[in-house]
Amino acid sequence: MTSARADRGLAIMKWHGAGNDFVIIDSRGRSARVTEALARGLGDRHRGVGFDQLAEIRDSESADIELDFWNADGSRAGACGNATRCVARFLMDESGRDALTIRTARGPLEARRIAGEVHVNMGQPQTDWAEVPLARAVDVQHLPLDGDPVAVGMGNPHAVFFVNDAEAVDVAGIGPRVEHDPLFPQRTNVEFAEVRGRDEIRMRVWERGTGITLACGSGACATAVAAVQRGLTDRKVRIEVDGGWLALDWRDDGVWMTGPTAHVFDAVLTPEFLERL
Ligand SMILES: N[C@@H](CCC[C@H](N)C(=O)O)C(=O)O
Repeated sequence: MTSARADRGLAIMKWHGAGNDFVIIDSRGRSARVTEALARGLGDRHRGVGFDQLAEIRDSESADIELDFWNADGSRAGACGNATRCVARFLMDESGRDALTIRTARGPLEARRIAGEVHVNMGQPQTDWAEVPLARAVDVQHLPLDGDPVAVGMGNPHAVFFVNDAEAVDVAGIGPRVEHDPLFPQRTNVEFAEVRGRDEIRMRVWERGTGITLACGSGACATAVAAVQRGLTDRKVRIEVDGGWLALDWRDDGVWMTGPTAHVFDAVLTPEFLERL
């Protein structure tokens, strides 16, 4: 692209965390640029770039940055653990700092780099039915649905099913049915968790607004919380997802999560692409 055309384009970065992939747009120093149409267009893996989530970095008055998230269908998400970790690493590499505060829709989240690994405190789980949110007052530990799932909010809603064999679950069949169940007024993310030991879980996920993904950070947090609440694991667990591993530690100050981060490429969207949206 000539520099004149690049000026009219839009710079993006592609990252992933354990195969959960993101487009990141850095809007610091300018007004917000992501719209629902841009999220849907970019999220199209055939005519756009493709991502599980789109994250926009924005200036913040009360934290180092603000971060907003969109799903591939253009809907907004209140939390995205893996993208938060990727953005934290990007900002840490850029600034040389090892500690940051990132404001998201659910409030400020702390990120720390320890021995090269980026850890994010995803906050305390929301365990009240109205906060998840659910449509009516039910026992969040035992939702009135087939499979007896647990509801957990992590700034976004999750329904965690404990199963004997995660590989055998029809994630593409059950996931969208639960996502759209009337019990969840804002739809839900859906996790299938096989407990393999006091410190190990195998998890597969159906993400609200996106579908099957290779990993989900907030889903791993919700799964760890649900497993502790059911007495199935200790508070520190490793969770094997389709794209690798995430490590969770539910401490007094919140659920800390770490895992891999990878910067894939930087690019500039063409004016033609942007005009077609
Ligand atoms: N991949 C994410 C979760 C993204 C948001 C989710 N699909 C929603 O709509 O809540 C993660 O790593 O947490």
